[in-house]
Amino acid sequence: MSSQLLPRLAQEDESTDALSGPQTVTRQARPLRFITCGSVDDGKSTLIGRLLWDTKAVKEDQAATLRRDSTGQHNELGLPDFARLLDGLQAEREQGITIDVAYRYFATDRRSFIVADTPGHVQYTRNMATGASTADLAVLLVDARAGILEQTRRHATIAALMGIRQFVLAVNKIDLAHYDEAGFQAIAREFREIALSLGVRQITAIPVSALKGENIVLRGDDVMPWYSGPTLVETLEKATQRTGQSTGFRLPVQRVSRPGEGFRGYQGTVAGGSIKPGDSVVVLPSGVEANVKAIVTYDLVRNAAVSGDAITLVLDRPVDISRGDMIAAIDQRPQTGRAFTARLVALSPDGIVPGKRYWLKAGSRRQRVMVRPVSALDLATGNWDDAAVLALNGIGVVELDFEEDAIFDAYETNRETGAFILIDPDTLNTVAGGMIDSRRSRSGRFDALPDADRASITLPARLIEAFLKTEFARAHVGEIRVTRGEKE
Ligand SMILES: Nc1nc2c(ncn2[C@@H]2O[C@H](COP(=O)(O)OP(=O)(O)OP(=O)(O)O)[C@@H](O)[C@H]2O)c(=O)[nH]1
Repeated sequence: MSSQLLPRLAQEDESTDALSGPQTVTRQARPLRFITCGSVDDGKSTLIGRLLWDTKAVKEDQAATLRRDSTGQHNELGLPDFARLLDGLQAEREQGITIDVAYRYFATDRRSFIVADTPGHVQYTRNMATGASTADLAVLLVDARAGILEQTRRHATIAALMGIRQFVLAVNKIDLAHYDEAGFQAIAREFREIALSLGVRQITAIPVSALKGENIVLRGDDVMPWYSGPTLVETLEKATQRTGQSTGFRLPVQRVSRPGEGFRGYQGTVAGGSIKPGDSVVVLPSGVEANVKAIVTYDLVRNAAVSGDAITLVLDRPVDISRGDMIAAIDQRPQTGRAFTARLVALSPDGIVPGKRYWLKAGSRRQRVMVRPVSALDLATGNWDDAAVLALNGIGVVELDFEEDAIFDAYETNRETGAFILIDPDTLNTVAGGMIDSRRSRSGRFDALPDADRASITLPARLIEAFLKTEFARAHVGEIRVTRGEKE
């Protein structure tokens, strides 16, 4: 096959250019976050170790130990066993020091990185879910000799579920596959199809030897003259960062404060965008418009507030607002309506019964809703099959019908105002968690999403965590370990 084909495999259409196309790269303030996924022995630890080693993120004492310990000892090539760089974590664990997930930091001249490291056999942990929910990119490893495995498909599916939209396929141990170009191409092609079916369009496939350090940080031109695409590090340097919220200002009202005559403030935590005195806002669902007079936190009067701030908002005119209402940017409003489509993970043994009424809780709002499953994801095949019920742990697309107006953003644009839970009104148990896709017209049938979009579902970390703890996930996804989440 011609060497020209390779870069095209990695970037067959325009949409992949963000990963591998020529760009001016400047060092960015926020590190790029990524996770690595692979089957046992595919070489994750070696790959991360290699990244740290070749970007000189390894401390001198660690490096000396590695050189001393491992000459010819740990592998047949006489190279250091880079996976040992991660052993510190293991040792700390064995000593009982609580380290839940290791976030490894390293940097190049152009960018800094954080890789969520879950060493050993533990792949589908709550840690991974937590790591993946904030990751910008997933590096999926396969063994060049084995190619794509069922496991690879599952890894890719979970990563896509967690909202990751950029995949790097590291076809590792290419040295053991005689640097075979045709084999690499076939694996890359197969992977590309899987990724596309999950709605992931930014895909770069790279033939690498983690052990020998080929196409990780340094190029492997001597042994793979046929590969002219980017190295792993170049790809990471050019990857885009994902943003959690792209909506305007959102304040779900948790409490109306009336400490004395004449003062009325609306309290809550900003769930999107920013606000300053003088800004125009709309109160939903009433649609009344007003301007911000003041922003107060504790005793302080502030001149601005951003997402995550707990504030009391004072408006310039009296407005009838109660708990559960939303104050939003006047020019970037959330969607208001009685019918929405959403994706659900069913967490109750009863599953989700069509036509049953549930309580839907989103932020401080609680509303009655009727739920009708439309389709369900088969995790083994990645197919979305028509479904009238959603069994326990099922992931599905559903229609929601409310008795009164509901206010949401699409989860893809705002993870706070687009997420909800369902509560069984009889037992008061949480029976599902979900993400809003879009509003739909009530009379109309479900507007089928294009296949790729339908597959590219994104779940909040806590739902995936709940899902991963179930027997179903144990059987289908792999070993589960529950630990605390990430701390920064
Ligand atoms: N020849 C060769 N061997 C490699 C390469 N990458 C990793 N290995 C070897 O493959 C074995 C497994 O590598 P690890 O890095 O421990 O694999 P892992 O995926 O982290 O494995 P687990 O931690 O068990 O999940 C080790 O003996 C490595 O030296 C490579 O590119 N080429």
